[in-house]
Amino acid sequence: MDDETLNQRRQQPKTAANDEKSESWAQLAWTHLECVRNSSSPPLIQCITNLVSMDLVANVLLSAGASPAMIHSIEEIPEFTPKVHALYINVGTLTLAWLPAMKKAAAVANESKRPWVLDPVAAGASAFRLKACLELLTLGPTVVRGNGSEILVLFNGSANANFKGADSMHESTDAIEAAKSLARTYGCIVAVSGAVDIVTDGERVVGAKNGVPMLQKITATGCAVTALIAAFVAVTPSQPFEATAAALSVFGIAGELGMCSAGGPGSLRMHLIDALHSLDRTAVLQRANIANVS
Ligand SMILES: Nc1ncnc2c1ncn2[C@@H]1O[C@H](COP(=O)(O)OP(=O)(O)OP(=O)(O)O)[C@@H](O)[C@H]1O
Ligand SMILES: Cc1ncsc1CCO
Ligand SMILES: [Mg+2]
Repeated sequence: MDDETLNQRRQQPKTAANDEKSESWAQLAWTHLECVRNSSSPPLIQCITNLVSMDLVANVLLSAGASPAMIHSIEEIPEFTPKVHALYINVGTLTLAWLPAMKKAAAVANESKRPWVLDPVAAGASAFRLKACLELLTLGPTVVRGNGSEILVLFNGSANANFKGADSMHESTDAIEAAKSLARTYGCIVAVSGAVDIVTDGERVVGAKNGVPMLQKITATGCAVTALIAAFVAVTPSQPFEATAAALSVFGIAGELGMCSAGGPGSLRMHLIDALHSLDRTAVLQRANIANVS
């Protein structure tokens, strides 16, 4: 997708590709994937992501039809970030050296009117990490996606002595009110992953019930689905709520299909990528399970 197309999408929220109000959620999920795949040039996603996740994030973006660029040097950001279709920031292996580049990239994305997505990995692991996540939140991400524990810590605003690390100690549904409050406070979409993936803009709440529990046994699947959200938001930047729910559902469907051939987490990782690459309309329309949460 070239810049002209991107700007037209921003100015005209109701395009043929995303006239989603009249479409079912399942159709919407498919439309987003199709839009990523069929863009005139693949949506370019700058990823400042953790060292564990880089390979899976890049491969998930490629298999969905997007183009990943793991460019995180602060020297390159003023020149490179304005050219991307979306920015992805993930604090999983945060150090003091990386934080200025993350903030700079967020600021340049804002100036360039590019959507950006934040993954607050293990936000409650330390006071340093939580402060960094809250500072990034104040810069105005388009979407924040975390697991239940991460979203609860951002809402409570204090590091938690019991916080274990990157894995969640909570159900996503424990964090619905926290997610709504964060969405209203920071004016962003908040997604909470889990058995049900929750998405809210502070008013509306939907749940996507796709995926398989074994996705939790592959490191960085959460990081990868946040990257997919960035790719979906890149193609429909005026509709981040819909794009986020669609990405979570599509990733979950790829997990379900991958699980049919997998013998464990190692082969699920491979089959997940294959399934995302070959996902077709019939599978998405049959399997997408997105509904309002009251
Ligand atoms: N119980 C479950 N059943 C089905 N799918 C699940 C379940 N738990 C998580 N998932 C899916 O696994 C993926 C990763 O979600 P998870 O909540 O584990 O992220 P995370 O904790 O941030 O992971 P990481 O930090 O390792 O990247 C999402 O697509 C989510 O929908
Ligand atoms: C295990 C782990 N530790 C820091 S980042 C990461 C990848 C999953 O978030
Ligand atoms: Mg995570």
